Amino acid sequence: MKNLRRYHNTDILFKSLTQDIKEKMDLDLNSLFYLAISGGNTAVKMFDYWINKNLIPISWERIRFFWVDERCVPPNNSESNYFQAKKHLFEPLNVPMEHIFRIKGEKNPQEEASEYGNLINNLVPHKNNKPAFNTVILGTGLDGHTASIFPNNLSLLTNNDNYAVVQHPEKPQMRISMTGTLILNADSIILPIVGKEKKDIIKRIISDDKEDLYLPGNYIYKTAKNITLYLEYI
Ligand SMILES: O=C1O[C@H](COP(=O)(O)O)[C@@H](O)[C@H](O)[C@H]1O
Repeated sequence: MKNLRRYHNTDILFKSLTQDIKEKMDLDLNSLFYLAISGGNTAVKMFDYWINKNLIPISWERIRFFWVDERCVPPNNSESNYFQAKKHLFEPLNVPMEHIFRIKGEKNPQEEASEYGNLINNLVPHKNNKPAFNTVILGTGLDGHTASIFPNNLSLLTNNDNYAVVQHPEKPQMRISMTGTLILNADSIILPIVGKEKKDIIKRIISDDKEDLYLPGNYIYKTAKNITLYLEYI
């Protein structure tokens, strides 16, 4: 199912997203919940909401945390998606290290993309002969990138590997990103888009204009069978 939900306030948006995650977790109370998280400002806002404002009871101990993408920097670098999650979510919640499966941004990117893809193959339950996360939480940048799939690197959308290496289009920074193929195999995809500055990109992500169909966020939205967009400022 494709859902578009609109909110006037970030807290209400995150409350609704959290309630949806809880409902998905409640579908099978006896199994682990395989969750892939993103980085960036939206993820940090969501973590801060969970720590400081959330009242919905989430069984954090059932969640196994993985990443949608990582910047190729050491884990103590403020650019690291793992570092931000550790600071804003795992430390406050006391999440055991055994529940956290980070992408090692300090390692050789090609080797790590392949090793992390293998790790996911071994740990995450399969559907369609591929790992299928219970939920993948994406983000999107002002340029319409999602995960670390940028508009100049569309081959990552259909790449059959689980993870691939990509260079940021404007910086020398390398990234490791989940491919579109793995994202689309998830049971559910969640995409929160918050902040006034994202107003225009929201329109392009849901638009049917030919030129927007080549935006990674638009492709994922149009191709996914089970995706919910949580939108502010539309
Ligand atoms: O670089 C990244 O950007 C996107 C969007 O981040 P935001 O700061 O605009 O919320 C994020 O989803 C991705 O994980 C991250 O590496």
